[in-house]
Amino acid sequence: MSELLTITGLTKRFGGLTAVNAVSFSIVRGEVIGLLGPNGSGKTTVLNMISGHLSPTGGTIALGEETISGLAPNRIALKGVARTFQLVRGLPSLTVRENVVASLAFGRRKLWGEEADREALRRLEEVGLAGRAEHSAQDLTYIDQKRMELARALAADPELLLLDEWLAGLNPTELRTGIDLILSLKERGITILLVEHVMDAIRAVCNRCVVMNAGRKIADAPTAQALADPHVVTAYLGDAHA
Ligand SMILES: Nc1ncnc2c1ncn2[C@@H]1O[C@H](COP(=O)(O)OP(=O)(O)OP(=O)(O)O)[C@@H](O)[C@H]1O
Repeated sequence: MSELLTITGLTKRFGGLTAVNAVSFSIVRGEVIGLLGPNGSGKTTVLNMISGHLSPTGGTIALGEETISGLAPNRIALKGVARTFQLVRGLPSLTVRENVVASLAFGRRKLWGEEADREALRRLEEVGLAGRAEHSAQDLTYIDQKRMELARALAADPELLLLDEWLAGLNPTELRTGIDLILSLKERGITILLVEHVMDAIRAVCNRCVVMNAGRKIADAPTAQALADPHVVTAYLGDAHA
């Protein structure tokens, strides 16, 4: 087993609030890991530190053998980490294809012109959105915005894909489509860390779950075991997503 991501003692303080408190876990290549926990437990803050959108107050993050904590987001993207955001961050005035072409500029393989267009279409096909490539991004339905966001992340050709509540807000049919899409990425060997509240999706796609509560890691186990852990059940009690 080779670890792709190793997080050690990761800590983030915002003034007096310790949002992430000495969290350690690792991800083996090819795994899909769920990062769970009640609202405000620190999940997105962990994701933001992995992608470089926040600098840790303490601890380290290594991608393979290389320490990436504290690097700028574009440097981390170049090393093979891509992400989606809770709020879709497309460029609404551009077409769907142009949105994906724009994110190719941040990937490990710099592509331009026709080559970039071909690669963008390939990524849009992967997420089932090739038919809307020439539509304006602002005309997309919600699930198609999510698809475009995923195609933009895949365009960076990631080794590690971070999904921040990518399935949130989808109806049951769309959710099935979304889960199948994540499973197809898993089959292709992309390592995925996903922050998610949708339990059906977590059960369907995650090999293992790391669970946080109030900034601390409270469980790290195969999915069924993590979800049945008494500490996890207690942490979720009273939370709207339980
Ligand atoms: N930039 C920031 N400045 C100050 N406090 C922050 C900042 N970002 C997050 N926090 C606080 O850190 C804590 C953890 O937030 P975080 O968004 O990581 O939680 P989460 O587990 O992702 O929650 P949710 O499931 O609601 O998205 C919260 O108390 C939040 O208010």
